[in-house]
Amino acid sequence: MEPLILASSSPRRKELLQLLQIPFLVIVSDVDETLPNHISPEEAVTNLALLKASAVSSTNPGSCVIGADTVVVSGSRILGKPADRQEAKEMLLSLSGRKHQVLTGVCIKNHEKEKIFYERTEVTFWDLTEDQIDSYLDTGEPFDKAGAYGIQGFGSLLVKEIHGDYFAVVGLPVSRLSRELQNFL
Ligand SMILES: Cc1cn([C@H]2C[C@H](O)[C@@H](COP(=O)(O)OP(=O)(O)OP(=O)(O)O)O2)c(=O)[nH]c1=O
Repeated sequence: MEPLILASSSPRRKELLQLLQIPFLVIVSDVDETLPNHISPEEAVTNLALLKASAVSSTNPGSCVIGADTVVVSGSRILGKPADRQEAKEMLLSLSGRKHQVLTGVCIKNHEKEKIFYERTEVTFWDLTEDQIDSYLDTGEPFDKAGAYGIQGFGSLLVKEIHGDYFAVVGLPVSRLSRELQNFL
């Protein structure tokens, strides 16, 4: 079997991929994640997953590379990682008391083919007071996460309901990925 590489700097993705019980290396790509205007969220996560996998695949042509990208979609807005506390607060205020979607795109790629897919999970937040949002921001958790929250951490307390794959919200739909990998290899 080709060596497996996870093209991600995310400790969550590394931990989740370990659930598959296949050996792999982590090699981080340096990809510009700026999204073009008017791109759909589905295109955004699949394009970025492909970009991340391709960057690592080009220097490791004998390997099978996995790239992934997660965004939060609230109404017509695509929320990535907040730039600062102010933006994180705005994101959380906009998610309060509402349903949003989390999209995670995944790309599996080797030198001759690629498989790209995405998972969509619907998440509903409780109504949040400004005080609740401020104390959540104080945990420091929001800043490296799409939509400014982590469902796996203190952010779990913000979530009223979830429909779909929990692990896709955390950053990697492991169960689907395991099946796609079996078909790919
Ligand atoms: C919504 C949500 C996102 N996230 C994380 C998953 C992703 O790591 C991050 C979204 O940013 P991404 O750009 O998808 O990933 P990343 O920059 O962390 O890692 P890399 O590009 O190197 O693979 O948000 C959570 O951990 N929990 C959550 O509940």
